[in-house]
Amino acid sequence: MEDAGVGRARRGSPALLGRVAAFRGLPGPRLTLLPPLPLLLLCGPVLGELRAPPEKLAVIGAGIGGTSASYYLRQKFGKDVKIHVFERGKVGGRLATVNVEGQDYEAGGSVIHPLNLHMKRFVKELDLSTVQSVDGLMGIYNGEDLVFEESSWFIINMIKLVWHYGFQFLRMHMWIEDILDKFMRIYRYQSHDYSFSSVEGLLHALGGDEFTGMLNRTILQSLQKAGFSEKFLNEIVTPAMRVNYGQSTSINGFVGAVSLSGTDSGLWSVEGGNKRVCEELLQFSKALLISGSVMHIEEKARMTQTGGPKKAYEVTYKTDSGINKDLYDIVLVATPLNRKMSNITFLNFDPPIPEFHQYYHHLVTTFVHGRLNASFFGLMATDSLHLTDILTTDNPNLFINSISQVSPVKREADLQSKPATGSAVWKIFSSEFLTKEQLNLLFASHDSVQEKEWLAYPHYKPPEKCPPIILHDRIYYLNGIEWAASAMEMSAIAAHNAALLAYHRWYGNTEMIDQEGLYEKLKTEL
Ligand SMILES: Cc1cc2nc3c(=O)[nH]c(=O)nc-3n(C[C@H](O)[C@H](O)[C@H](O)COP(=O)(O)OP(=O)(O)OC[C@H]3O[C@@H](n4cnc5c(N)ncnc54)[C@H](O)[C@@H]3O)c2cc1C
Ligand SMILES: CC(C)=CCC/C(C)=C/CC/C(C)=C/CSC[C@H](N)C(=O)O
Repeated sequence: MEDAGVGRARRGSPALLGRVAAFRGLPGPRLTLLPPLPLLLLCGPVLGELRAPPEKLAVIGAGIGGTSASYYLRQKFGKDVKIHVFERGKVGGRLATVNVEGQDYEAGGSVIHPLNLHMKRFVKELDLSTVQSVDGLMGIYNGEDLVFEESSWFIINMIKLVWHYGFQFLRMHMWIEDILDKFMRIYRYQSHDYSFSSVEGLLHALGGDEFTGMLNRTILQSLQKAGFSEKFLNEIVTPAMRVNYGQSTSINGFVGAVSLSGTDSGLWSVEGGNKRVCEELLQFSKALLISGSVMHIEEKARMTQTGGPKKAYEVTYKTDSGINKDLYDIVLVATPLNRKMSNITFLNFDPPIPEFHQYYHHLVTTFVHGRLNASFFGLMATDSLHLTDILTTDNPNLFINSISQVSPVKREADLQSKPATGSAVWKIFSSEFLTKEQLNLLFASHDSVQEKEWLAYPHYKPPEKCPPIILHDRIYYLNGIEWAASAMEMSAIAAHNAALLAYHRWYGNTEMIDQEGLYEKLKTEL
């Protein structure tokens, strides 16, 4: 990420691993060259393709998955195809801000990893500015005491870390680095236009049986097998799972690794809010946004101009002005398919498209402007609390997952210079709404309180079977990838994959789907 035009903000997540990278004298996360942008963004399919291009494509959902899908569909299918994006709520979906005393703060997806190359490409292409996360000071609270507190002195911190956990931080860093190295192969595959027809197939192409196996084990089992101590798992790994996914170390190993990579340094976000990426992607891809809720999808035969029958999908949707229908050649579903989150039915398909009863985790984000109560965290009431992020261990008596000081999404209002001990805006993750009594316990004093409720991400319970990508001949589902791991970049990867898959299946390019041995094949093609 270039430094020019980059602001800094408190992010509400501790850079546990980043500090270790610095300790090792490592440069932190590597910057891998993004493959050159395809030059054919607005061109049609290449010569020699016999089948006529599709006329109209539908994308359901204008979160990061749906909007990046419309970007990649435009890139692949060319300038003439009509792309309609349906959205029943706000563009951005789970990328959303809340307003606290006149400033906007990230309430959903907030931090982006420096090696998330799709997100990086988008901000560059869309000419958006980025904000670097400021590494604050992290503490771990077990419900009685702070079992670990960071110091602002680098050397003291390192001594503390080694004293408490030996060299396990270093080993953890190397473990994550190895997984990220393999994960990065997706960018090369996608830049060469390769696609996958299942999430498991995609993961296997990246890291073989090791990656698919991670879906069947908990992160706890993976790390225990790798020899990490109980203390390290309880005091470091568990809090990282709680702050990022609101769950315990019983989540699958792959999402666990993604969660740990979310404690790296160098995280960033988009100035003005991450949802800006979605808004701009929609414009850039010249898609038509339809503000309405898709109710059902049905396969229909329609007549072409030459008189022959052609199969299409009829999408029925509800807008403020009533119920409408339209026909599409290809449909991409970019929202979790369950009753609570999208409520889309597939009518008269034979065999029927299965219903997904997958449980999404309930999470509440509470924003409070106030001053923390040191005594709640086991300190003297008069002690000054210098921490900016307090994570928690697995204790049933605890009513919060984490509490972190945050900055507004607009750079000019950055609170960086404000001391952590004073009044600040704090973001709390909890599984339920906090009561007045609980807020009074957490804060010595506070004024405004804003809350937002989410069905945030899958409730992970390995062994995990990801839902299919191909729901029907030309209906594709993006959000199955969330069952491997839910993150902005994962949705963008799924979107690029679905656009490539839809394109290759439309034109019959079977050699571009589920190719075996891609890593070896592309290693020699520089
Ligand atoms: C609190 C929280 C914190 C997070 N933090 C991070 C983070 O720091 N970093 C990170 O990378 N990820 C984070 N995530 C995860 C990330 O936000 C999601 O993985 C990602 O935004 C999912 O995007 P999506 O487009 O796939 O789905 P969504 O954003 O859910 O988009 C789906 C869209 O479809 C619309 N829709 C649903 N049904 C219909 C219908 N019938 N008709 C029309 N429209 C419909 C919805 O309104 C929605 O806008 C976080 C998530 C939450 C909730
Ligand atoms: C997909 C890869 C390789 C990396 C993504 C790493 C990443 C940014 C993980 C974070 C995932 C997540 C769901 C975080 C939620 S909370 C984030 C933050 N702590 C906050 O306070 O909002």
